[in-house]
Formats: sequence, C-alpha cells, structure tokens
Amino acid sequence: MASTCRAVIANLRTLQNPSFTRFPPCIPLTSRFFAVKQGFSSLRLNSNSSSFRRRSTKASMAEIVTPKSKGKVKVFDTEEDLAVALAKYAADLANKVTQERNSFTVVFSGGSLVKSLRKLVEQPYIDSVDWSKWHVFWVDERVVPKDHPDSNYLLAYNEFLSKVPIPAGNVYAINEALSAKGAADDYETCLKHLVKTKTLDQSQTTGFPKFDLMLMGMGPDGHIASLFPEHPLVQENEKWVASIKDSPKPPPERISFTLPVINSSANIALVVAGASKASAVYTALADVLNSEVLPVQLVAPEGELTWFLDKEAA
Ligand SMILES: O=C1O[C@H](COP(=O)(O)O)[C@@H](O)[C@H](O)[C@H]1O
Repeated sequence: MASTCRAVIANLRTLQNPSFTRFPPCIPLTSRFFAVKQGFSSLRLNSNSSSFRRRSTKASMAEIVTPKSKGKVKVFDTEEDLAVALAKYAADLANKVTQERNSFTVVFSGGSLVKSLRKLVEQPYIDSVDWSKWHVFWVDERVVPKDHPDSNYLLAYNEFLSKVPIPAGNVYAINEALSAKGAADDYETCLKHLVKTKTLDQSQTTGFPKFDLMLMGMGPDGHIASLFPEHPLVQENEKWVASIKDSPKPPPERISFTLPVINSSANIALVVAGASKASAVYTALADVLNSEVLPVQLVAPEGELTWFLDKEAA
C-alpha cells in the first residue's frame, strides 16, 4: 500500500505557508564514571556513593567519560549553554554527513527537545547548513490533527521547520487521518520505501533503518519516544513503527519508532534539562539496577550516543 506520509505533510505546509511547494505522495513509497577536564572544570559521578561533584564552578560545560555503551555525557551550566552546544553539534554533523552522502536524515522527538533546538535556526548555523539536503522524521507522534496543540509536528513546525528552507517533500509526518495502527503501518511503509530508494540508510547489522541523527528528549519517568516504562511496546523487536492506544502520558493514541530502530541509529543525541529528570538520568548513567528497567536505559545505538544535560538534570 502506498504511504501517504509525504503528501499529508506537503498539503499541510502548503496550507500554512503557500511558499512551500506541493509534493506528490510518498509512492510505495559500570557504574563508575570519571570526568575529564574540558578546559575549565571537571566532574565526578560515582554511582556507588550517589555523589556527583563539581570541582570547579567556572565552567559552562564539562564532559563525563563513561563506558562506550553510555556514550559521551556533556553537562552544561544552563539550558541556554546546552542549546548553543546542541546547535553546533547538529550543524557540524549535518554538514559532515551531507558532504559525504549528499543528504542528511534526522529524527525529532516532541516535547522540550524542540525548544532546545532553537539556536540551530539562528545565526551562524541557519546560514551554514544546506537545509535542502535534510530529511526530517519523527521518533514518535501523537495521533491528533496536525493543528492540534498536542501534535509533535505542529511543535516542530512552529519552532523549527517554518524557519528553515527544508523542501516540503523531505518532511515525513504521519497520516493522522488513519487509526493509530494504520498510521504506524503507513509510516513504516514510508520508511521502507525510503530505504529502497536509498534516501534512508539501512543498518547492515540489524536490517533496520539507520538514521544519521536522532534528536531525542526523555520524560521524567525515563520514557523515550513513546516507549514508556513497563509498557509492552518497549519489547517490540520486529516492527519498525508501532502504535500505542494507552499511553500513560496523554494523548493516549500515538505511534513510535521501536527500540531496534532507535538503536540502529548512526548518532543519537539525548537532550535532557531540568531537575524533574535528574532521577531518571542518574538511573540511566549510573546503571542503577531496579526491578524495572527504564526505556532510556535501553538506548545503545550502533553509532554514537551523546547526552546533552543541563546542571539541573545532571
Ligand atoms: O510525550 C512525549 O514526551 C517526551 C518527553 O517530553 P519532554 O517535554 O518531557 O521533553 C518526548 O521526547 C516525546 O517525543 C513526546 O511525545
């Protein structure tokens, strides 16, 4: 069945901004971590003693070295500093990948992540990035109309997409006119088509799509995408995109990339700010063994994982 994800996005964007062109449908389409100095200060996180010590307060950023599976952990004094560094990271990566492959596939989450991307659509990055090469996807989406305040698409459109010249046909939103299951199947069909046409890479190891970059937030409960603690969707290992009708966080009907798709990524940036998330961050980075494993603890991409934390979350 042909996926309609591209057509839907093109129509909506044309509606909201007539300068966007209309595009045809998507035809089948260990527990112990040591800080390193980053010129200014160093941090130590010791999971055995639950302590996290800053040795100097001069710094705006410090980096914690963790076992490979935990990735790089960057800690910033403020969310503003985090946003500046995130913009540089994303722009540099996009430019590198675009030079190598002439395209860049990037996945957004919803939530606070989108606001933390604000510096990327400002100078100097807005003019240093070749936006025409970007292909944009969502790691999860709420099955609501695209002009609904809960829509992850609407959030990204207002805060990001409306500010940069990414071709409308390169923005892959869900078809929310379908049921949650229908929308998930449709999005998966769309991804499969893009893998076939080589717009989207495929992991040689897992066979799942391999996105160049996933930009993800995390909820205070340790959920990522729409994979919630103790929900059976976390175990899904065959589908690329799955639906959920009983999300503990409203709205209840959503679609989500599955864990194997997330973990096939070439790069993941986990962007987390605020004290309400400190406990889940600690559980993930210190590998706290609770009876319940948080979805964020299962993030282990084929490629690179980088945490962007503000002081409050760290
Ligand atoms: O419901 C969702 O929540 C998470 C976390 O959101 P945040 O506002 O606490 O950062 C988000 O990553 C996900 O995409 C969204 O659908």
